[in-house]
Amino acid sequence: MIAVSELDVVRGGRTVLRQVGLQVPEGSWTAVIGPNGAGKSTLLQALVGLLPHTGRIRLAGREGLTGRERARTVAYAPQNPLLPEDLTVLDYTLLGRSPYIPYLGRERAADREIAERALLRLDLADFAGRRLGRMSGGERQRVVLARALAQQAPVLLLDEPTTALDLGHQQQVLELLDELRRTEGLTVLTTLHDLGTAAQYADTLVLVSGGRIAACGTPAEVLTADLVGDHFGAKVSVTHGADGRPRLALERP
Ligand SMILES: Nc1ncnc2c1ncn2[C@@H]1O[C@H](COP(=O)(O)OP(=O)(O)OP(=O)(O)O)[C@@H](O)[C@H]1O
Repeated sequence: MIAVSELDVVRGGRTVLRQVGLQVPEGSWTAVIGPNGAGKSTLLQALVGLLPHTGRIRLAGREGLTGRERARTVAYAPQNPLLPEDLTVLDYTLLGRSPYIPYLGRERAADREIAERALLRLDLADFAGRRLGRMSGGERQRVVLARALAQQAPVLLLDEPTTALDLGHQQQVLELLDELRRTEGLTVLTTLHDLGTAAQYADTLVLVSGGRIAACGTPAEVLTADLVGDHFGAKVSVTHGADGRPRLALERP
């Protein structure tokens, strides 16, 4: 569903991604992990066409999509979006329907239903009329996810989708993404700082370090004490649950 080869991205005169290659199968969940400044957000921004790059990016088997085609293929939720304070939650969520609304046209009843359903799924139905400037950080993060879901694209690119969420809402969002992947075949690509969460939910982990892909494989293959030590400078112990997925615990150095 996503195929990247020989991707280079230069930011501020510096090559921050170098020769990145990546294959993300349809219906899978891939988590991009790595230390601060490694290039994770840059990778997502390049995939969604927000950054100039060299190399090849194919989405749903196609290269060089127009803006509208890309918006129907990939929904992207950035890590720190700038939100218009005066817009209501419902109107912001409806922006996810823009790729389907004709030029100079208005949204249809079906678009409103899709937006309202996305709000319901993210526990935001009671906030529909509230202005974004009057929402908490976690509520705003859920509204951004609601807009991405309302876009009904087959690929979701989510940059740290749960950082501002309390534990219950983190679990709700992660389970929702997993359900969408399993039942509707959505392809999910997220960056995740929480390695424990990445280990629990993703099929594949891509470890980005210093602008390169340092490791790629199942959570058990990538989350070894050695790799975590080498790339994050953290001392961890790793055990494995009955499902074979790794469980990490920080150890005092
Ligand atoms: N607008 C920018 N202009 C120049 N350099 C940038 C810009 N944004 C990011 N960078 C640099 O690009 C590199 C990769 O940044 P990026 O945001 O992709 O890292 P990240 O892995 O997502 O980090 P974090 O875990 O801290 O979110 C960093 O060295 C960063 O300083």
